[in-house]
Order: sequence, then C-alpha cells, then structure tokens
Amino acid sequence: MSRAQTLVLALLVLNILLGSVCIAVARGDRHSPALRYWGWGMLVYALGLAITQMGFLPRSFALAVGNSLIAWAPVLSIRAVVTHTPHVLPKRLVYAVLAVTIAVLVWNNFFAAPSLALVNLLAPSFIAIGLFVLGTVWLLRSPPAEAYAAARFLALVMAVTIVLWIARNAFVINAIGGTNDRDRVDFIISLFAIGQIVVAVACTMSLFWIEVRKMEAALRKVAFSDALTELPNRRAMMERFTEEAARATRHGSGFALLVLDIDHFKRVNDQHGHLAGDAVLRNVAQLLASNKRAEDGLARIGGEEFVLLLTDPSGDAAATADRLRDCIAQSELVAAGSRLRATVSGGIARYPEDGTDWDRLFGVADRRLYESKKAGRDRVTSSG
Ligand SMILES: Nc1nc2c(ncn2[C@@H]2O[C@H](COP(=O)(O)OP(=O)(O)OP(=O)(O)O)[C@@H](O)[C@H]2O)c(=O)[nH]1
Repeated sequence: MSRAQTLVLALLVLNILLGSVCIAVARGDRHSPALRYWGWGMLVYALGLAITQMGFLPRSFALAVGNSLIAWAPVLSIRAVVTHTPHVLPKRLVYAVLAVTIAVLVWNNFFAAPSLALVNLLAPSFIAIGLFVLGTVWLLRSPPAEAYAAARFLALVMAVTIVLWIARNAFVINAIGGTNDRDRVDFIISLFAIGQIVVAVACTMSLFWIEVRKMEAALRKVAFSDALTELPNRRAMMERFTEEAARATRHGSGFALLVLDIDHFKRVNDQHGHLAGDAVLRNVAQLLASNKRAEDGLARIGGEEFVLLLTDPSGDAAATADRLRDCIAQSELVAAGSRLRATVSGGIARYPEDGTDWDRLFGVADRRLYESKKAGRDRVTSSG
C-alpha cells in the first residue's frame, strides 16, 4: 500500500467514525440538524474516497462516481453549518454547480481520451471552496449568540480548510500539469489527507462545542425562567439580588425590593377555572414587564407572587410601586374568554436599611405585603 493510500485509508476511517458519532448524537433527544447533516457529509465523503480507491471497479466508473460523491459532501457539510446561522443555502444554485461538476467528471472519465488526473483532483474542490467561503462568511457575520466563541473557532478552522484546498490546487496544477504522474499525485494526496484529517477533527469538535453551548443556554433558560409567564424565576432573582447587593455595597448606594401578590387569586381560579387563572398571571406579568424600567429586575417567585428589584437609588420606590399597582388595577385582563380585573398588594424593603441579605430583606418586604393585605388589599406598604 502506498503512502497516499495509507493516509487516505486513515482519513476514510476517521470520516466514518466521526460521521457515525455525529449522526448517532443527532438522533438522540437533541435532534440536531447540524450534526445530522455534518455526519452525512462525512459519510458521503468517506464513501466517495472509498470508491475512488476500489481497484476492482472499472477506473472510469470509480473516479467519476467517487469524485462526484466527494463534490456532494461539502453541500451537506455547509447545510450543517448554515443551520447555526439565520441564512438559507441557495439550493438551486448549489445543485446547479454540483450538476456541472458531476457532468465534468463524467465527461472526463468516460469520454475524454485520455482521462486527466488533474480534472479528477480539481473539479470537486471548486464547489467545496465556494461553499466553505459562504459558510465562513455567514458564520462570522451572524454567529449564534449562545455559542459565539465556538462559532468563531469553527469559522477559523473552515478558513484554514479553504487555504488548504487553494494551496493543494495550486500545487496540483504546478506539480502535475497535464500528466498522470502517479508519484506526484500520491505525494500531494498524502499531504492533503493529513491536512484533511486535522480539519475534519477540528470542525467536528467545534460543531459539538456549538451544540454544548446551545444546550447550556437551553438548560439555563429552563433553570432560570418560569414556564408559565416566561419571566425569570426565584433562582434568577436571587442571582440578580447578589449582583445588585455587591454593586450597591461597592458604590455605597441602595435599591429596593418590591414583593407583589395578586389579591383573592384563589377566587379567580374557583370562579373562572385554572386556565383563566393562568391567563391572569400572564397578563399581570406582561403589565409589570412593560411598565417597569428596563434596568429593574422582575421575577415570578411563586404562585401569584412577583418580585421587582428597583435599582434607582434616588428614585421613590413607593411611588414606582404605586404606579405599577395602579396600572394593574386599571387594566382589564383578558382571561380565557372572560374580561377580568385584578388588584395586587405589595410590600417594599430597602437595601441596606432593612437588611443586606436576601432572607432578611425578602422577609421584611413579605411582612409589609401582609400588612397591605390586612389593611384591605390593592395597596403597597413601604415602611413600618
Ligand atoms: N391558575 C393558577 N393558579 C395558581 C398558580 N399557582 C398558584 N395558584 C393558585 O393561587 C391561589 C393562591 O391562593 P391564596 O394563597 O389563598 O391567596 P389569594 O386567594 O390570592 O388571597 P390573598 O393573597 O389573601 O389575597 C391558589 O388557589 C393556588 O392554587 C398557577 O400557576 N396557576
């Protein structure tokens, strides 16, 4: 077995292994189209390589079919990359270029006399280079926000792949010219195979890296947000509280914690059903989210209880709380076909005057909230 054949065999086995792993992972719960397309791209590439090396097949057939598959592989690979961007592959154009490439390969191997090694080596690389340039540019221009670093790394590896192919083509044209010199072809194929092994591993790893980052972001969303209202949950609010407390201590400033609770919410559920109750919760969440300041924190921390972290140290937290309370009281809430009105009661605690840790501060705000409830509801208590 020649040096080139050994390295091509290694590349082939590696592509089968990595491709199979990608497809197996994509078939799991993750349902990743990127890994699926990438995996198939690697398998198609491996099959193409294998066919070009099969001595028992008629040479013209092996080279035409094998190289056509090699030309098709980057179409699948770039479909994989593009799923991580908002772009869509111009399929008609891509398949037209692929058809031209296949036609050139068929002509070269079946009808041109003699068939040229140069055409077999060069033809599939044009579509690969074009698509990889497109994929790299799109990935750099609109990387997925959750996997910015991984996407940039993938783009870098793809850029290296493009340089590798261009260098290979220049080398092929220079070294082989129009001849069929097997030794030179072997040497160039060996070098290219080593480069391909490196970039195949690096690209696959970066695609897995992107998947891991996206999965982390999805898990974080589940862990830190409330499924019903899509607001941050208690865990997210406590994290925000810790950050805000550190900032306030550093700057010698303060902030306020406002706890709001919907009044007689049990009645809404009892009289209109739990779906109506859920709709009221979503309505209240939406009203609070759209009427609070952008920099203030908001979370649903339990059943019908919301917490706002009011960050403006010079602002009047009681006035802000009253404005939010009034906004809810004045709004008609659409809930499961019924038009309802809801009121909220609230309690305010101030950092650092009422406490410097979550339990203490929340405890004070909660106590004041129950004072509001006792005093007749639809009000906010800020001291006492
Ligand atoms: N629909 C719906 N109801 C919920 C949800 N979480 C909690 N609840 C209900 O919220 C109600 C809270 O009732 P209570 O704690 O008695 O309070 P309330 O009726 O609002 O009375 P006050 O707080 O004293 O004004 C209960 O009936 C819970 O079942 C939810 O996610 N969806």
